[in-house]
Amino acid sequence: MEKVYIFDTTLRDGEQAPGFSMTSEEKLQMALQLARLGVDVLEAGFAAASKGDYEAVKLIAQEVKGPVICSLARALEKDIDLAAEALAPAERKRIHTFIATSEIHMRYKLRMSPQDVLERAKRAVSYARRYTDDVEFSCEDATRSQREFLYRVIEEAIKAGATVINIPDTVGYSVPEEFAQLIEDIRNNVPNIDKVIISVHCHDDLGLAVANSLMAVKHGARQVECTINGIGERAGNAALEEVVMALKVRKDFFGDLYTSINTKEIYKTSRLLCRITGSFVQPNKAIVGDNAFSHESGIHQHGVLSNPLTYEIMNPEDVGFPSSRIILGKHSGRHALKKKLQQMGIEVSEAELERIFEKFKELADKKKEIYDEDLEALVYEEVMKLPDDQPVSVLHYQVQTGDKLLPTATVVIRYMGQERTATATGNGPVDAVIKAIQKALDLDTKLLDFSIKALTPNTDAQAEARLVIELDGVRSSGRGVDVDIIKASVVGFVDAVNRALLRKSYILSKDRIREEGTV
Ligand SMILES: CC(=O)SCCNC(=O)CCNC(=O)[C@H](O)C(C)(C)COP(=O)(O)OP(=O)(O)OC[C@H]1O[C@@H](n2cnc3c(N)ncnc32)[C@H](O)[C@@H]1OP(=O)(O)O
Ligand SMILES: CC(C)C(=O)C(=O)O
Repeated sequence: MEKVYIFDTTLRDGEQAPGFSMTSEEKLQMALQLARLGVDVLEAGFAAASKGDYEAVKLIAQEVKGPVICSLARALEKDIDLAAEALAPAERKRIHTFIATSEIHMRYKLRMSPQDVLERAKRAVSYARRYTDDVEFSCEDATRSQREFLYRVIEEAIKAGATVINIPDTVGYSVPEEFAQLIEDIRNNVPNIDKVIISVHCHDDLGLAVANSLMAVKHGARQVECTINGIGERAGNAALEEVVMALKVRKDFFGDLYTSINTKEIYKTSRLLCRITGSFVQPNKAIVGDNAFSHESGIHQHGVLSNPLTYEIMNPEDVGFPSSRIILGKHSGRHALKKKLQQMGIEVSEAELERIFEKFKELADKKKEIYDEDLEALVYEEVMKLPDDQPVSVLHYQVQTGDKLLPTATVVIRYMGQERTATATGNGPVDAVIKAIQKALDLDTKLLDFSIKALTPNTDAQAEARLVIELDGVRSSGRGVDVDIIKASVVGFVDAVNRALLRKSYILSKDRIREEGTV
């Protein structure tokens, strides 16, 4: 049996996608779950990118036990110093340094000659080795690099002390057969390549990230860099859940390879990321999408009832997908609620359960049946909400609308401890109320995306509003849920604004928010 190491980069490359940035606390929450999932290496960030990223890497290095904690660093001593400093508290640490090796990147981006890039790569690796004996080197844009030069850079990086050599398909340009051949060629042409682990890092610009990663594994790569739900720069990275389950389900094809991932934690991890980022996967997403194990058509249903294997190539429970149905309503108690949450992949403390239970009973008095989506919304509100002393809160709002009325909203908000009132009109009641809040805030908030949907198919359903905003160049998403669509929109908008303000100010923990009072 040979192990394939899973290097998770949800918190670094994943976070590079617009709308996916997370606060340090959210990153820590995610990192703790990734450790429970069993990832081998957790790339916690890029310490030199910002004070916030540095602090997040440090916090994760302090708090998260199990995986090797890693930070990315350019091939620059100052980046490597910051990575090492942030990683210092980790039990096991890795510095991941990189430089581009393709002609186009060297000429136009780095403005360096190939010889200079080679020297820089050597220096960066040996410099990083002063801090740790676990150093990964990546040749950015490897798939568009000139072969002989690529071999040479890898050879020198190994001589300088790299222990993992990563081959990124940075722009998602490669196709599976070609990528497999590249791995073969590197194995056959680079001296001492067998002394290091070959890693791959594939992007999904052509929808081939997972296929390329798997073919690389088939041809000798033993580390795969991937992200939960496949998030990442542009079209994203290889989805961890897809890579891991393909290796597990298709042992007949891949041979005796295994990963240390506890697959039963996959669904829970995916949903946690969705709740944190406010960005949900499409229903038909492999492994973790709502429809991944659903059967709608009669012939399929008949087949599955006779034998699930007729239409299911894996057991939903193997990825922690909730399967059995407990119907929750106003007569349900804490045991059923807790069981249901566990089936949905949500672990809560006793204190959190109490808070959710109270809200659940309130909702159950208004609704006949509480669906999974309702519960998920409650958890988001109660467990994942921002600290109480948020920069912005809505104290009161009033909206007038009707078929012969211009929708008009008046809001009273508190911002930085100060009460402000504003009135605005809009194309509809939601437009009016959001405009009134924007006016009262007097900040540069742009609404980039807005959607509202009923969580369940009834007129008493809760409405879920999802918004993406940009505040002074910082993107963030927010979510609000209520039986009243205007309130859901108000809550979602204010949630997005508070998250943007927190990110913008690098406020790192609830304690610091309390110390500083406001942002
Ligand atoms: C393929 C990838 O995913 S790589 C990782 C991408 N992730 C990120 O870029 C997120 C974090 N990045 C950042 O926060 C910023 O880019 C910083 C803080 C790292 C640098 O910011 P700035 O100093 O303002 O530089 P800027 O981003 O504009 O340009 C990048 C600089 O790094 C240089 N550079 C790029 N890659 C490397 C590298 N691997 N090694 C050394 N230098 C590099 C560029 O040539 C450019 O140098 P220049 O400023 O001398 O022209
Ligand atoms: C830094 C490297 C690994 C990267 O993210 C890429 O090339 O996409």
